[in-house]
Amino acid sequence: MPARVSRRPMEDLDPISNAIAPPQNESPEERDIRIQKERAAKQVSDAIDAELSREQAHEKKRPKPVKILLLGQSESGKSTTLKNFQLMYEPKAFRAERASWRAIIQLNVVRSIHIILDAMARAQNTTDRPPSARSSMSSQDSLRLDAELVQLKMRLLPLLEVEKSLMMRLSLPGSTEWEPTERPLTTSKRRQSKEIAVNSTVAWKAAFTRMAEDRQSFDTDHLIDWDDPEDPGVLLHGSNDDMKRLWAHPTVQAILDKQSIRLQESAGFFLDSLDEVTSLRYIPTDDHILRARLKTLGVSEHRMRLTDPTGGMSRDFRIFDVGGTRSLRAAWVSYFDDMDAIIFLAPISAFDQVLAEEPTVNRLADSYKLWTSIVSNKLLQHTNMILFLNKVDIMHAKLASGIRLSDFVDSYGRRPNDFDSASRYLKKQFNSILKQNSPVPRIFYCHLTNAIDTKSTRFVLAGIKDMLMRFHLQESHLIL
Ligand SMILES: Nc1nc2c(ncn2[C@@H]2O[C@H](COP(=O)(O)OP(=O)(O)OP(=O)(O)O)[C@@H](O)[C@H]2O)c(=O)[nH]1
Ligand SMILES: [Mg+2]
Repeated sequence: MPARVSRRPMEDLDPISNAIAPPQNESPEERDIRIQKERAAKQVSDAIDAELSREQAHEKKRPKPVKILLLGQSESGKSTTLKNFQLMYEPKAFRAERASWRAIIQLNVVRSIHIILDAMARAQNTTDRPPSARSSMSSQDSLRLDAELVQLKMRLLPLLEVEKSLMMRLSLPGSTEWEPTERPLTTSKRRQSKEIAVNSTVAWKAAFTRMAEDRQSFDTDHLIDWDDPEDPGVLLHGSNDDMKRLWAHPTVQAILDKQSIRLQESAGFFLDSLDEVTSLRYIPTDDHILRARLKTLGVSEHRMRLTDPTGGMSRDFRIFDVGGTRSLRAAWVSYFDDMDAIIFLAPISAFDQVLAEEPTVNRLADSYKLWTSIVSNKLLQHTNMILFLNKVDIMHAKLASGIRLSDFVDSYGRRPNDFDSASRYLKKQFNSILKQNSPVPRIFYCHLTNAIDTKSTRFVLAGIKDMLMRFHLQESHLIL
């Protein structure tokens, strides 16, 4: 006997079927109306589907953005290179941030004064000790401060409060951190001091720019709140003469020299531009913004649309800027996938310095090691490599002042201590590391750069942009 199939009552259907099932006891008229409505709804739904697939097809055709990752040790010039890109391709947006950079430059100035005052205190401490105690200490630091210097020191002490308040203002929750770092000094001497480091590029800038609704226009003049009682501009202006006298004082120069502190070469140095930087209603120039120092903590992505001047073709570019301190390098790897090019910065002038975070490690040796690990990384074996042997201006000055490369790099041997020989030698070293670690041939360019010189950097970056655009187009099979 066949099994009896009973019709399941509606309530037994699953909830979705239940919800879309036709009503029970529907009359023929109601059924016709329902079917008409369902047809109309389907037409709308089909039209939406068609629009979605058209958009998806268009999205697929749209070329992928060109991605560039900036790598290199801390203070190698990554963020400065990014600033150059922004200045070239988004000058309006770059200049709209002048108000924020003004605060960083003020902080850089005060920090340099802080370093000098600390050096003076060390010199004074050593001099004030009895000769027996002095000889067991770094007696070479001792130098007596004359009455003028003691007065200058007293008058400049309030600037340390300005430094504190600027740092507090920058330290928006989650955007910045106080980083205890050391000055990048020679291998033999190091000094502890604090540097502000920034996590998010957006939040800290907002702290120094007037709210959008307050803006009369996008002129920098309107973006700076000149009446802000917390603005250190007036105090800095009033201290200008004292700062200049301090910096020019022969005893101060001797103290810095004895303690191997070379402020002129250090990041965020503005003591030779005090008249400009401390003028009332000071607005930073492009050049000053490039020289301003603000350490990067996290990874920040910058998007810009660049045009190929010959073909008129536009491409989206994404540039990733990372923090270069040793403890931050592990985070780089997650960005290795899918990069079109790496711009690796090696500051060649740092051959006689040690890492701030690891005082036993020579900075040039660290750059070699880092470069080796980048070029040998499997994820990057097809990635175009662009090497910037950066800070050539400091390298020139250093070699000319008599500091010998061979005293820090044994293998340099008896080669001449001039810029051409030294840079040629270093170029060869980096090149051979790349060759030894590149099983698959890849595009490699090496440039000697000065990232604070906008003119020469503009030229190099334009070449890189054009090369990447062409390469990217070929990759996308848009041209052959
Ligand atoms: N003289 C000179 N200074 C440079 C050059 N490139 C960068 N600088 C300065 O060096 C300092 C450090 O540069 P940044 O771009 O902040 O270094 P970074 O690689 O981003 O450092 P992190 O964010 O700590 O990883 C800044 O004050 C720059 O103005 C250069 O070629 N010559
Ligand atoms: Mg940086």
